[in-house]
Parts: sequence; C-alpha cells; structure tokens
Amino acid sequence: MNDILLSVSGLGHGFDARPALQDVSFALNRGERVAILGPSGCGKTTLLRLIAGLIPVQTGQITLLGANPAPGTNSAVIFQSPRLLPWRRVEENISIVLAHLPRSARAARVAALLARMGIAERAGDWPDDLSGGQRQRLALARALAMQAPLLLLDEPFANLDPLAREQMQDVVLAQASEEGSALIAVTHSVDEALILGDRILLMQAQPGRIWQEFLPELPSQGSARRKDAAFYPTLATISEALHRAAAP
Ligand SMILES: Nc1ncnc2c1ncn2[C@@H]1O[C@H](COP(=O)(O)OP(=O)(O)OP(=O)(O)O)[C@@H](O)[C@H]1O
Repeated sequence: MNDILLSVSGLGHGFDARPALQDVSFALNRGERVAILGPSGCGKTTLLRLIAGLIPVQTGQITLLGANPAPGTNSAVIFQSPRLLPWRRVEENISIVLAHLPRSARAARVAALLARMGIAERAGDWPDDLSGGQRQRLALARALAMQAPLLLLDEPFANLDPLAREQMQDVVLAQASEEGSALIAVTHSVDEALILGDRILLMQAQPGRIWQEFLPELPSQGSARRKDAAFYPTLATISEALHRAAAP
C-alpha cells in the first residue's frame, strides 16, 4: 500500500534565466529512502532547497501530504557544513528545537541524542571548541531531534573521515527507521547512494533533470549492505550510468 508523503510535480527552476532544473517529478512514500545522485551542477542542492522551502517554487508543485500546519516542522535539513549557533552551548543547540517538550523530557532527549552521536561529554561546551567532525555530529543530532517526517540530507557526511562517515550514516538510518521518517539524500557518491537509498534517482545536468531511476535489491540496511552479494555489481552498474550522465 502506498502512503505518499511528498509529491514533486513538473518542478522547474532557473537562476538569472539560466535553467537549473526542468520538469522534475517524483513521489516519496512515508518512511521511504531516496538518494539523489548526479554530476556536479545538475541541480541536486537546488532540488533539496526547494523541497525544504528554503527557496520559493517558480514552476511546478511540491506537496507534503498530511503535513503539520506549523511551518518548519515537516522536514529537517542537514547541510554539508554544520550551521550551529556558536553563542549557545552544545546541549542548547539541540534543546532549542525541542521548546515544545517539558523541561525533563527535553533534557532526556538531548542526552540520548548526544550519546548516540558519541559527543555526550561535550554537552556543556561551546560549538567552536568542538572538532569539525564533532560539530557535524551535533548538527545531525539537532536535525534528528526534530523528529520530522522527512529528513533532507545535503552531503552531510562529506567532510567526515571514512569511519565516522559510516557510523553517522548508520546512526541516521537507525534513527529514521525508529521514527518512521522518510529520507532524501543528495550525494556525488554511488557508494553513499546505495547505503542510504532504497531507490536512486540519477540526474543529468543542463538543465537538471531526473534521467534514470534504480531500485537496487539489497536485503541489508546501512553500511552492512557492502556485504550483500549484489552491492559491488550494482555499484559498478550505477557508476557507469553516472559517468554517462556526466558525459558532455
Ligand atoms: N544562488 C544561485 N545563483 C545562481 N546560480 C545558482 C545558484 N544556486 C545554484 N545555481 C546554479 O544552478 C545549477 C545547479 O546548482 P546546484 O548547486 O543545485 O547543483 P548540485 O548538483 O547540487 O551541484 P554540486 O554537486 O556541485 O553541489 C548550477 O549551474 C549552479 O551554478
């Protein structure tokens, strides 16, 4: 049974009359995970920002179904750089999005998220005193704290070392599963697309559009997928398609 959360239809976007996206349409079910893969400049970030409501829609329609009427509560975006509040301590950077909870529930939730991210002992520190990787973990914790039905990831693991990247991918996937959140992950990496997505939309540039869709059959979840027999053959097939998508 389909339970559609997001519908994107005939979406187009231009900057200074230069087309960045053209006729992008897809739907996303509740709890579904989609990776958006494509060469540099094909409009992945623009698509994500439109879905997040960070830039206004010019052409086409984006509908979040059954959305909470309070603005900003239906999706949580995680960017490549952390975008923290440097004048708030680590724990306050998370509790600020939990103002609707009673104080004790808020504290428990902040503590649980910091522990899950492996930065519990930094709760009382300033963000500027954290390492780059720890700051990104905090940004992930803050986005997950929102318990939004839709998580939007714009390469948030790109600046992490490979081990931390794998850990954070798995934490985000586990948390999304527990909350029943759907996920759209923008990435340049076929490996990351296969780890995060159950469905992969491959885009082409000039103008940015969806070119191919892949539904890899990988029984495991998260980084454990690398052990599935189909993982590397699927990676090879999609890498080849990505090269063709990027060809002039
Ligand atoms: N604010 C802006 N003003 C003008 N042009 C923009 C703006 N944002 C994006 N563009 C242009 O729109 C196109 C798509 O950009 P976008 O950042 O969405 O691509 P992308 O696929 O995310 O790229 P990358 O993988 O390199 O991050 C590019 O040609 C880019 O130069």
